[in-house]
Amino acid sequence: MPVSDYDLCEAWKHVLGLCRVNRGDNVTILTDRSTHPQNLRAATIALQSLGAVVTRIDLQPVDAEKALSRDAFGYLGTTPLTGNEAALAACLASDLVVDLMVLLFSDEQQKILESGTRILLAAEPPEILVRLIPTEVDKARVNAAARLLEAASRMHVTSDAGTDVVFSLGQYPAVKEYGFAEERGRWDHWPSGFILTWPNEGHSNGRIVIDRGDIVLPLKRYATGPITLEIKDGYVTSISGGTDAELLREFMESFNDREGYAMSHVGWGLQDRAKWSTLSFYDREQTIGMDARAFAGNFLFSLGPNLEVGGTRNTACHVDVPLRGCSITLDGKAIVERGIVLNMNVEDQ
Ligand SMILES: O=c1ccc(O)c[nH]1
Repeated sequence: MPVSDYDLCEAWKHVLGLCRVNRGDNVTILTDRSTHPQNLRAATIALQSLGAVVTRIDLQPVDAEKALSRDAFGYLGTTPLTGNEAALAACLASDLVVDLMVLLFSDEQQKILESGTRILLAAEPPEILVRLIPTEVDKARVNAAARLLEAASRMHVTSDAGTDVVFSLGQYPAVKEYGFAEERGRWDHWPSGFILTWPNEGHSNGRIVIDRGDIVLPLKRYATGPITLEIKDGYVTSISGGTDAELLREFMESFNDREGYAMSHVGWGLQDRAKWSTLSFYDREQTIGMDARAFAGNFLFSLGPNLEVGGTRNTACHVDVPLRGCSITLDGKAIVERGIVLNMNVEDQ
């Protein structure tokens, strides 16, 4: 259902408060043609009501001649900030950047974060933002999961559909997505509510079966039949199945880049308010699919870049696939059982 301007402003004030926006803070809002106008209006009003000094920079789209879709995650790497020294300077001079256009997986995003500027990404439509508004409870759950993940050296994922894959861990930190950026140099995505990390480079081996009903992003399709990925030494070596597999293969082949077949992040969903079915209620271009990435109990794996954790793999090809019904263990300890998140000791901070 649509959201009133008042309710959306209140939601933005809540989240920007969690981002610790203070009176006098410099905040730059980045927009492009995909930006939802009501989000821009609400974010601007909310920021000014908190006393922030607001700058809005509207950026021109790029890569139209290369991308197969208009989805923000359909072609990564270069962004409208690439080579835009004026806009980058404004971001570097800001305490917070509100990204309404998706900088994710870009060198520019890393430069901005390394300067100490915080980034809050928010590219979903207003009603999804309001339904999945982040809370301190979300943060506590994600932090508890991060403690488990960062202490682990081995993730084993299995499913009745045939997934049986092992990831060695430890080379990279956990990335916590709970929906607000409150610490210096931190990035987060509203909406979210999931935990992820990258496997040690070259140490992912086994098979992943994308089962009927699992979602393939950015294709935004519910698979109608199994897609089997063989993974060896950190790379997908084969993709087999029916039409869905052919579509995924063609999408990935279009980048002509072996690095697009590398394992990217792995983790699991923790957001009870996010739903696997949400994508079925939207036209594909109305959403970037964050319910799919965040629904509690998913096993979310992805292929392609590793810039977010200091890697150098900046391939433009990025695939996110949240699977249902998987079981995840960390060093033999059950964390998710057939798509159900087992209790975590959230209390101890
Ligand atoms: O929030 C996000 C969105 C996409 C992605 O691949 C990771 N995290």
